[in-house]
Amino acid sequence: MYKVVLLRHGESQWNLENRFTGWTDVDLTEAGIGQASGAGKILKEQGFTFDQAYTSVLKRAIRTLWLALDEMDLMWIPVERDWRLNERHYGDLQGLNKAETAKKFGDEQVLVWRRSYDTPPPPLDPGDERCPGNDQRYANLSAEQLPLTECLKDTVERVMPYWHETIAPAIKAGKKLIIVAHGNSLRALVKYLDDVSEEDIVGLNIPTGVPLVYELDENLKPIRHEYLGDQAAIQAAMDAVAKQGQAKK
Ligand SMILES: O=C(O)[C@@H](CO)OP(=O)(O)O
Repeated sequence: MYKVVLLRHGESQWNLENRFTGWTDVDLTEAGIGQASGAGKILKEQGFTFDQAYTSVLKRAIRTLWLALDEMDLMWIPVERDWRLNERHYGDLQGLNKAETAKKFGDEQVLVWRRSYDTPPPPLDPGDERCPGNDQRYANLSAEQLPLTECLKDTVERVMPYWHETIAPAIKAGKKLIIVAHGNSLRALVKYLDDVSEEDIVGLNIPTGVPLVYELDENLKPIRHEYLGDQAAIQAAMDAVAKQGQAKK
């Protein structure tokens, strides 16, 4: 039996401001810093240790990993950062307030943009300075790999090769891993691991800064999973994520 820990970054500044974030490289809030350290603390208390970490190339995830590892006295372990673990690219919605967007376009439309499997948000204009092709960290990506927007299906299609080629072999080699990523890149992974349908993935929301432990069999099929911590608080945090895309009443 293998164990792997998934962790969504702590609260970011744009989580706090309820803005669509995607590939925008915003940092953690004070609360997010506390969540990241708290994640490390509970992992340590429960006897977890790691010998390899994976994260995205976005600082809210990288810093969350640092803080959790620091709490566990594991800052020395190898860390691999890869764009494939980035948040889903939110296209032209990036920067907009989610509740205001719902007021303008309706809760239904925003739910489709946030949670439908295969309808992407409106894309960035190719001349928009926020296009990832203008960012040095994506210099090695091909034109086809650089998104102007993504639906969850697109995110699944870039996360899964990383799982199959890099993460899964490391698990099978007996390495104890932590993966610190984002709400939707982790939804992509959970969809695959638990074989969640396109309909059911709409209702799946991942809270910030809470370790999600998967036990996997020898074929890396999940046996069980659990969030570490106060289950009522975790459920409330998941419900709050779901409501972020509703217009304020
Ligand atoms: O804005 C985003 O990039 C994500 C994660 O914060 O939001 P959502 O939960 O709306 O997909």
